[in-house]
Amino acid sequence: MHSLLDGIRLVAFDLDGTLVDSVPDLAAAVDAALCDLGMPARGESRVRDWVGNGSMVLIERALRDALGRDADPERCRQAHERFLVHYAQRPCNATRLYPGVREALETLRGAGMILVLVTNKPEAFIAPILEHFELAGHFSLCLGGNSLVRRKPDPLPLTHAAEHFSISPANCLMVGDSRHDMAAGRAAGFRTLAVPYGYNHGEPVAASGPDGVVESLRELV
Ligand SMILES: O=C(O)COP(=O)(O)O
Ligand SMILES: [Mg+2]
Repeated sequence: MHSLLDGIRLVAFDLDGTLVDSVPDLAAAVDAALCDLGMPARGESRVRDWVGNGSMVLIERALRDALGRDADPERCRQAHERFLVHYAQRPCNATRLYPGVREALETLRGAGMILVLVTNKPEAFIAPILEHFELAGHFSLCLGGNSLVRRKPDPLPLTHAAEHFSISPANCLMVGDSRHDMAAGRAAGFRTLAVPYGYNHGEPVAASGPDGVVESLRELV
Protein backbone atom coordinates (compact mmCIF):
# COMPACT_ATOMS: atom_id res chain seq x y z
CA MET A 1 0.00 0.00 0.00
CA HIS A 2 1.13 3.57 -0.75
CA SER A 3 2.46 5.45 2.28
CA LEU A 4 -0.18 8.14 1.68
CA LEU A 5 -2.72 5.55 2.88
CA ASP A 6 -1.14 5.24 6.35
CA GLY A 7 -3.87 5.91 8.92
CA ILE A 8 -6.51 6.43 6.20
CA ARG A 9 -9.98 4.97 6.88
CA LEU A 10 -12.06 6.68 4.19
CA VAL A 11 -11.11 7.29 0.56
CA ALA A 12 -13.15 9.69 -1.58
CA PHE A 13 -12.85 9.24 -5.34
CA ASP A 14 -13.64 11.65 -8.10
CA LEU A 15 -15.35 9.99 -11.09
CA ASP A 16 -14.72 11.69 -14.46
CA GLY A 17 -11.04 11.62 -15.36
CA THR A 18 -10.11 9.60 -12.26
CA LEU A 19 -12.03 6.31 -12.42
CA VAL A 20 -13.49 6.60 -15.92
CA ASP A 21 -12.50 8.23 -19.19
CA SER A 22 -15.97 9.58 -19.89
CA VAL A 23 -15.13 12.37 -22.31
CA PRO A 24 -16.05 10.45 -25.49
CA ASP A 25 -19.66 10.09 -24.28
CA LEU A 26 -19.78 13.57 -22.72
CA ALA A 27 -18.52 15.07 -25.99
CA ALA A 28 -21.05 13.10 -28.04
CA ALA A 29 -23.88 14.42 -25.84
CA VAL A 30 -22.54 18.01 -25.93
CA ASP A 31 -22.26 17.89 -29.72
CA ALA A 32 -25.73 16.37 -30.10
CA ALA A 33 -27.17 19.14 -27.90
CA LEU A 34 -25.41 21.82 -29.96
CA CYS A 35 -26.69 20.18 -33.14
CA ASP A 36 -30.27 20.25 -31.76
CA LEU A 37 -29.89 24.01 -31.35
CA GLY A 38 -28.41 24.45 -34.83
CA MET A 39 -24.85 25.01 -33.66
CA PRO A 40 -21.60 23.35 -34.79
CA ALA A 41 -20.06 20.42 -32.89
CA ARG A 42 -16.95 21.19 -30.79
CA GLY A 43 -15.36 17.72 -30.62
CA GLU A 44 -13.76 15.58 -27.97
CA SER A 45 -10.42 17.37 -27.57
CA ARG A 46 -12.09 20.69 -26.72
CA VAL A 47 -14.68 19.11 -24.42
CA ARG A 48 -11.85 17.41 -22.49
CA ASP A 49 -10.70 20.82 -21.21
CA TRP A 50 -14.22 21.89 -20.15
CA VAL A 51 -15.13 18.99 -17.85
CA GLY A 52 -14.86 19.38 -14.08
CA ASN A 53 -17.38 21.95 -12.86
CA GLY A 54 -20.60 20.06 -13.52
CA SER A 55 -22.80 19.71 -16.59
CA MET A 56 -24.21 23.26 -16.66
CA VAL A 57 -20.76 24.85 -16.72
CA LEU A 58 -19.69 22.32 -19.37
CA ILE A 59 -22.58 23.44 -21.60
CA GLU A 60 -21.91 27.14 -20.94
CA ARG A 61 -18.29 26.64 -22.02
CA ALA A 62 -19.34 24.76 -25.17
CA LEU A 63 -21.85 27.48 -26.12
CA ARG A 64 -19.30 30.24 -25.47
CA ASP A 65 -16.83 28.45 -27.74
CA ALA A 66 -19.41 27.87 -30.48
CA LEU A 67 -20.79 31.44 -30.39
CA GLY A 68 -17.65 33.40 -29.56
CA ARG A 69 -19.48 35.02 -26.62
CA ASP A 70 -21.54 34.06 -23.57
CA ALA A 71 -24.89 32.51 -24.47
CA ASP A 72 -28.01 33.93 -22.84
CA PRO A 73 -29.41 31.98 -19.89
CA GLU A 74 -32.42 30.63 -21.81
CA ARG A 75 -30.19 29.16 -24.53
CA CYS A 76 -27.95 27.63 -21.87
CA ARG A 77 -30.98 26.10 -20.19
CA GLN A 78 -32.24 24.62 -23.47
CA ALA A 79 -28.84 23.25 -24.41
CA HIS A 80 -28.37 21.77 -20.95
CA GLU A 81 -31.75 20.08 -21.14
CA ARG A 82 -30.82 18.54 -24.51
CA PHE A 83 -27.41 17.49 -23.14
CA LEU A 84 -29.08 15.66 -20.24
CA VAL A 85 -31.42 13.82 -22.63
CA HIS A 86 -28.59 12.72 -24.92
CA TYR A 87 -26.19 11.77 -22.13
CA ALA A 88 -28.87 9.74 -20.35
CA GLN A 89 -29.36 7.71 -23.55
CA ARG A 90 -25.68 6.77 -23.91
CA PRO A 91 -23.62 7.34 -20.76
CA CYS A 92 -21.42 4.26 -21.26
CA ASN A 93 -21.11 3.79 -24.99
CA ALA A 94 -17.42 4.71 -25.27
CA THR A 95 -16.62 5.40 -21.59
CA ARG A 96 -13.79 3.22 -20.26
CA LEU A 97 -12.34 2.43 -16.85
CA TYR A 98 -8.76 3.60 -16.41
CA PRO A 99 -6.10 0.94 -15.77
CA GLY A 100 -5.80 -0.26 -12.19
CA VAL A 101 -9.15 1.15 -11.04
CA ARG A 102 -10.98 -2.12 -10.40
CA GLU A 103 -7.98 -3.63 -8.66
CA ALA A 104 -7.47 -0.55 -6.46
CA LEU A 105 -11.12 -0.37 -5.37
CA GLU A 106 -11.20 -4.09 -4.57
CA THR A 107 -7.95 -3.93 -2.59
CA LEU A 108 -8.97 -0.86 -0.59
CA ARG A 109 -12.35 -2.38 0.23
CA GLY A 110 -10.67 -5.63 1.17
CA ALA A 111 -8.47 -3.66 3.58
CA GLY A 112 -11.62 -2.37 5.30
CA MET A 113 -11.63 1.19 3.98
CA ILE A 114 -14.84 3.11 3.42
CA LEU A 115 -15.03 4.25 -0.20
CA VAL A 116 -17.14 7.20 -1.27
CA LEU A 117 -17.69 8.78 -4.67
CA VAL A 118 -17.70 12.58 -4.92
CA THR A 119 -18.28 13.87 -8.44
CA ASN A 120 -19.52 17.14 -9.89
CA LYS A 121 -21.50 15.13 -12.43
CA PRO A 122 -25.28 15.21 -11.95
CA GLU A 123 -26.22 12.55 -9.39
CA ALA A 124 -28.60 10.77 -11.79
CA PHE A 125 -25.69 9.52 -13.92
CA ILE A 126 -23.64 8.01 -11.11
CA ALA A 127 -25.55 4.74 -10.65
CA PRO A 128 -25.85 3.86 -14.37
CA ILE A 129 -22.10 4.29 -14.84
CA LEU A 130 -21.05 2.44 -11.68
CA GLU A 131 -23.51 -0.35 -12.43
CA HIS A 132 -22.30 -0.64 -16.02
CA PHE A 133 -18.78 -1.33 -14.71
CA GLU A 134 -20.07 -3.43 -11.79
CA LEU A 135 -18.48 -1.09 -9.26
CA ALA A 136 -21.54 0.22 -7.44
CA GLY A 137 -21.13 -2.21 -4.54
CA HIS A 138 -17.77 -0.74 -3.57
CA PHE A 139 -19.15 2.67 -2.63
CA SER A 140 -20.83 3.34 0.70
CA LEU A 141 -21.96 6.82 -0.38
CA CYS A 142 -22.18 8.62 -3.74
CA LEU A 143 -22.57 12.38 -4.07
CA GLY A 144 -23.10 14.25 -7.34
CA GLY A 145 -22.77 17.90 -8.30
CA ASN A 146 -26.42 18.52 -7.41
CA SER A 147 -26.62 16.34 -4.27
CA LEU A 148 -25.77 19.11 -1.79
CA VAL A 149 -26.02 22.91 -1.86
CA ARG A 150 -22.37 23.32 -2.88
CA ARG A 151 -20.00 21.15 -4.94
CA LYS A 152 -16.24 20.85 -5.40
CA PRO A 153 -14.04 22.93 -5.11
CA ASP A 154 -16.16 23.64 -2.02
CA PRO A 155 -15.23 21.15 0.72
CA LEU A 156 -18.89 20.49 1.64
CA PRO A 157 -19.32 17.07 -0.08
CA LEU A 158 -16.12 15.80 1.54
CA THR A 159 -16.93 17.20 4.96
CA HIS A 160 -20.40 15.69 4.64
CA ALA A 161 -18.95 12.25 3.83
CA ALA A 162 -16.47 12.33 6.73
CA GLU A 163 -19.17 13.41 9.17
CA HIS A 164 -21.62 10.84 7.82
CA PHE A 165 -19.22 8.04 8.77
CA SER A 166 -17.89 9.84 11.90
CA ILE A 167 -14.33 9.78 10.60
CA SER A 168 -11.89 12.61 11.25
CA PRO A 169 -10.81 14.41 8.05
CA ALA A 170 -7.21 13.64 9.06
CA ASN A 171 -8.02 9.97 8.37
CA CYS A 172 -9.54 10.68 4.94
CA LEU A 173 -7.98 10.82 1.47
CA MET A 174 -9.31 12.58 -1.64
CA VAL A 175 -8.25 11.06 -4.97
CA GLY A 176 -8.87 13.12 -8.09
CA ASP A 177 -7.69 14.46 -11.43
CA SER A 178 -8.37 18.16 -11.14
CA ARG A 179 -7.53 21.27 -9.17
CA HIS A 180 -11.14 21.27 -7.88
CA ASP A 181 -10.57 17.90 -6.23
CA MET A 182 -7.31 19.06 -4.66
CA ALA A 183 -8.82 22.35 -3.45
CA ALA A 184 -11.87 20.60 -1.97
CA GLY A 185 -9.70 17.96 -0.32
CA ARG A 186 -7.33 20.48 1.18
CA ALA A 187 -10.15 22.73 2.43
CA ALA A 188 -11.85 19.72 4.05
CA GLY A 189 -8.64 18.73 5.85
CA PHE A 190 -8.26 15.52 3.79
CA ARG A 191 -4.96 14.21 2.45
CA THR A 192 -4.90 14.62 -1.35
CA LEU A 193 -3.72 12.34 -4.14
CA ALA A 194 -3.75 13.31 -7.82
CA VAL A 195 -3.79 11.24 -11.00
CA PRO A 196 -2.19 13.02 -13.99
CA TYR A 197 -4.15 11.30 -16.79
CA GLY A 198 -7.55 12.97 -16.40
CA TYR A 199 -9.07 16.37 -17.09
CA ASN A 200 -7.67 19.52 -15.53
CA HIS A 201 -8.47 22.28 -18.01
CA GLY A 202 -5.29 21.48 -19.92
CA GLU A 203 -2.99 22.12 -16.94
CA PRO A 204 -0.90 19.60 -14.97
CA VAL A 205 -2.74 18.71 -11.76
CA ALA A 206 0.62 18.42 -9.95
CA ALA A 207 0.67 22.24 -9.97
CA SER A 208 -2.30 22.20 -7.54
CA GLY A 209 -0.02 20.94 -4.77
CA PRO A 210 -1.40 17.45 -4.05
CA ASP A 211 0.21 15.47 -1.21
CA GLY A 212 1.04 12.78 -3.76
CA VAL A 213 0.70 11.83 -7.43
CA VAL A 214 0.37 8.31 -8.86
CA GLU A 215 0.56 7.43 -12.55
CA SER A 216 -2.24 4.90 -12.13
CA LEU A 217 -4.39 3.76 -9.20
CA ARG A 218 -2.51 0.46 -9.30
CA GLU A 219 0.39 2.36 -7.73
CA LEU A 220 -1.85 3.27 -4.81
CA VAL A 221 -2.25 -0.36 -3.75
O1 LIG B 1 -19.04 16.46 -14.53
C1 LIG B 1 -18.03 17.11 -14.22
O2 LIG B 1 -17.94 18.33 -14.33
C2 LIG B 1 -16.81 16.41 -13.69
O3 LIG B 1 -17.08 15.42 -12.79
P1 LIG B 1 -15.94 14.90 -11.77
O4 LIG B 1 -16.13 15.76 -10.55
O5 LIG B 1 -16.32 13.47 -11.60
O6 LIG B 1 -14.61 15.08 -12.41
MG1 LIG C 1 -12.57 14.67 -12.44
